[in-house]
Amino acid sequence: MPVSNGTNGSNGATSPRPKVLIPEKVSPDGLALLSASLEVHERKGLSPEQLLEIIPDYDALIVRSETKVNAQLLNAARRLKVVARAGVGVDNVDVETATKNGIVVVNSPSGNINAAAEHTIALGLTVARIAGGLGMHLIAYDPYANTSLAAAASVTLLPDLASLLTAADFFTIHTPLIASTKGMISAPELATMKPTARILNVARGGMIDESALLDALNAGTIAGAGLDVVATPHLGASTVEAQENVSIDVCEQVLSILSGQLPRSAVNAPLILPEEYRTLQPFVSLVEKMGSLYTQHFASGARPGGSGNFRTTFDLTYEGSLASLNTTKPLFAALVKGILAPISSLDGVNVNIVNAELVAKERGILINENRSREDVEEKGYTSFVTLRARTRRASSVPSAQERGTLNRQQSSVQERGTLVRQQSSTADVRLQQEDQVIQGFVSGNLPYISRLGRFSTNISPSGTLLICRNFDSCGRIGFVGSKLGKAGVNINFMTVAPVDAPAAEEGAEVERSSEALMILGVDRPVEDEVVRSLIGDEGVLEASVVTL
Ligand SMILES: NC(=O)c1ccc[n+]([C@@H]2O[C@H](COP(=O)([O-])OP(=O)(O)OC[C@H]3O[C@@H](n4cnc5c(N)ncnc54)[C@H](O)[C@@H]3O)[C@@H](O)[C@H]2O)c1
Ligand SMILES: O=C(O)[C@H](O)COP(=O)(O)O
Repeated sequence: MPVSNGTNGSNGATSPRPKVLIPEKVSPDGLALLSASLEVHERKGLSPEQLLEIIPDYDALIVRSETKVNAQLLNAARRLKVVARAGVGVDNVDVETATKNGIVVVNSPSGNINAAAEHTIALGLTVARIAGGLGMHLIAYDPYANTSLAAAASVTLLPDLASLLTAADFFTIHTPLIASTKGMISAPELATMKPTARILNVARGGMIDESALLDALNAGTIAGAGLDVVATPHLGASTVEAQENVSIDVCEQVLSILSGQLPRSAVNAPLILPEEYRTLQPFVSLVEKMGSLYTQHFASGARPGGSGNFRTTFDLTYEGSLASLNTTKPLFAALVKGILAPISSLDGVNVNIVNAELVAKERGILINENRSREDVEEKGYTSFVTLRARTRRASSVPSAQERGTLNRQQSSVQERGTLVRQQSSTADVRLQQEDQVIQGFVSGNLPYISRLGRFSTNISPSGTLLICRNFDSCGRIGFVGSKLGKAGVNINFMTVAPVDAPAAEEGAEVERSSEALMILGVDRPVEDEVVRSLIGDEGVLEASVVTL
């Protein structure tokens, strides 16, 4: 699931239904959609301190422009999956911190814009009449505007703000309040405007330096101004229709996110088409399990290819229909989550499409996504995913920060891992250099693993698995079975994975090609002591326990 971890809370809390907090006046039309599946708490008039105190309980927060959703609030919001802004501007939300914490920020980009536009005209009407009515010639400056859309709306785009300022008779601002627009109209800009010009702002305070504007008005260097918030209360969006629109828009998105679906207007997540998302969904689960299997099986400190060798460079290759999708961000996120979840608390942060790239970067993990054109039909499935963990290239020396992160990750693996090996040998050294490969596919919406290391298999990655590498000779299965039986571990299923034919061709020595993997589904985690007792001449070469 890309945007939510689907749980109702990390503190073992009681509510079976996710909780949503609405500390401002939001139209009941949208809120009515929530009450069937969520606990809806409307709490107007909270102080920032009160909000901070109660926010850890909530899964969703719906605000307008008054609530300051700052870093302190977001960092305290341990369960929060979504901040929904019932309106357009998100300048009251610290989107960067939300992104870091994997919290989706959604808004309603068009729910109230008609009302705001009408309000602009209402404010400007008097001055517009004085200037001779509304038959205006429209000119604009917008560095990101689509020129053909502008032409279709009969708007002439000018190359810079300076040209617009000198040419405009009525100047109206419709930008978001962001670093590049803050104070964009101050004394120097006002000084270039016509003395007959009027300035309108129904967007946000902050874009115009209001004291410079007052000076210009008093000095008569511009003729007039109409400002929402100053001339009128902040009511550009306050029509019944606009409030219904934005409320329904964001409440629908809150429901989507809390049920693991994608929002349609996320400010900090990629836009993914619903049909693409449907194709991706079963692979999200597969790739997360592949990542988790990688860490638990391969990246143990006690195993050849493991100790001091938690790999951080991965190739993720998509074959078949997956290869033609526009975005595979949910798969990237699932891999980061899968790799890290077994070895890190992630400080309670949910890894998802919002923050996966940041989390990977912070931990020095590099994932190359590749799309293969190879025809997979002959393999009997429409899509395959291959995860390949590579050794670091000699040239890519980890930074001090990365080394710190890796050391912590490795020691964490050593503490938790139950992977054990029999003895060190030259074959071990070779294993340390080899790519570690996991391949999987989806059938009937369920994930399967078809290759693990050099071995070919067909297992469902779920529950607890004991994975043993052994010489493919008599007595090994009986040996393991009897040790587990004595330890009271029940075996649900068992399968033997032979060396994968292409892997053998890749040059495995004769000795190693006579090995196999014995994979047992067991009913409980196997104690380290029991795992160690499986290793030996009569038993297996190495063993790992993974829980998926
Ligand atoms: N008063 C109200 O009740 C009310 C209602 C709705 C929207 N708003 C506010 O109005 C503003 C615009 O809303 P919108 O829906 O039109 O947003 P929008 O995102 O559709 O349009 C913003 C435009 O600003 C342009 N832009 C960004 N940086 C710029 C820059 N440095 N110089 C010039 N142009 C730049 C963008 O390219 C974009 O076209 C927002 O601040 C929003 O919060 C206020
Ligand atoms: O950005 C917006 O949508 C408007 O400024 C409306 O803000 P409000 O919902 O707080 O009135």
